[in-house]
Amino acid sequence: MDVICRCAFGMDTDMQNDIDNAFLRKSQLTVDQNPEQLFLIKLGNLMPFLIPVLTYIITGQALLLHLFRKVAPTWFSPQIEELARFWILKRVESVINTRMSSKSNERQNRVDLLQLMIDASTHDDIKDDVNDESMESKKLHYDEVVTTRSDIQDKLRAEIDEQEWNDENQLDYDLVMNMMYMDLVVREVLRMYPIIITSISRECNTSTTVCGYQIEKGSIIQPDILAVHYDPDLWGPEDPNLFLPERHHVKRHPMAYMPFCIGPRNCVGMRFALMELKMCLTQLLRHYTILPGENIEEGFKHRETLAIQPDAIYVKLEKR
Ligand code: HEM
Repeated sequence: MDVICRCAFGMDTDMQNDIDNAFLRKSQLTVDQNPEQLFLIKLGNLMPFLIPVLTYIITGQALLLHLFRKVAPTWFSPQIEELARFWILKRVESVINTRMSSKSNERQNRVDLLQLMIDASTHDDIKDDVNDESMESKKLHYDEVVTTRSDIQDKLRAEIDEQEWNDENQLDYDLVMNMMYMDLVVREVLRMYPIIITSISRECNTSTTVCGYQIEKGSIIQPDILAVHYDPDLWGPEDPNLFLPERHHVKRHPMAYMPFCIGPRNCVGMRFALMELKMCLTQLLRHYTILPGENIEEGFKHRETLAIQPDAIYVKLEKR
């Protein structure tokens, strides 16, 4: 979270050392959707033309609260907390405003994602053409803006230990990205637990027929990522329910694997996320052994809402 806040939003936070950090608390709340909101979000994915109305419903309650708070601050502030999403947005907006108002030479030393997006949205070539509809769409807007398998663990740790660590034992991009077995393991984790499974949709721009199904232009299509990732025809001959990193040695159908989805609007943070995951796992396994904890037989408890969220993972860590 600290890394994302720094790189994506240009904000310095210290959640790692402070579990009561306001950003951490508010971020937790944003992913903790209530069932009504979740229903509205899923509906919006299927019927994008409803998004303005649904947004109005979801934000309506926040605006009402905001209004009440303004009118009678002493009544409402203590009892009702500001909606998490708006709290975070407000802070991001203030960073954006500060950046926008600072002189370009002062901004040049910022190399984070936020600055790249601000630069893209304020680039002169784009600004000059804002009246041109085709160019308008190019402008970026704010709102766009394992049970413990010891064999696998040992193999992974052996690969980590045999790396050429520098004197300070520091991790770097090349080191983690060159670990082949690590790559297979992370791929397999994301095949079995693709994290984002329901909120991906595309609009069909040409009427077509796929496997005998007529799909009309304008239809909304949602891939069933779990069905694709567990399809024996795509992932066999070994049982797709087994965790087998080596299966990624075999060349598969280009659409068989989509944890970050596919196409020009796929996950913009994919490389960043993979690097973070690998760095985190490398550090963890260098210093600890992951062992089954009490209740391990209960498995990996998780909820599948908009993203797969872990509720409980029964493992313990032993210092090496
Ligand atoms: C393992 C971690 C992650 C997974 C599995 C994941 C997965 C996804 C998926 C499936 C999408 C939808 C893409 C589509 O509709 O085609 C997406 C979009 C996106 N992701 Fe990620 N993501 C991850 C981490 C990150 C990180 C770390 C960042 C930012 C640093 C990020 C930023 C974004 C953004 C901005 C979009 C929207 C892209 C667009 O609409 O053009 N993601 N992600």
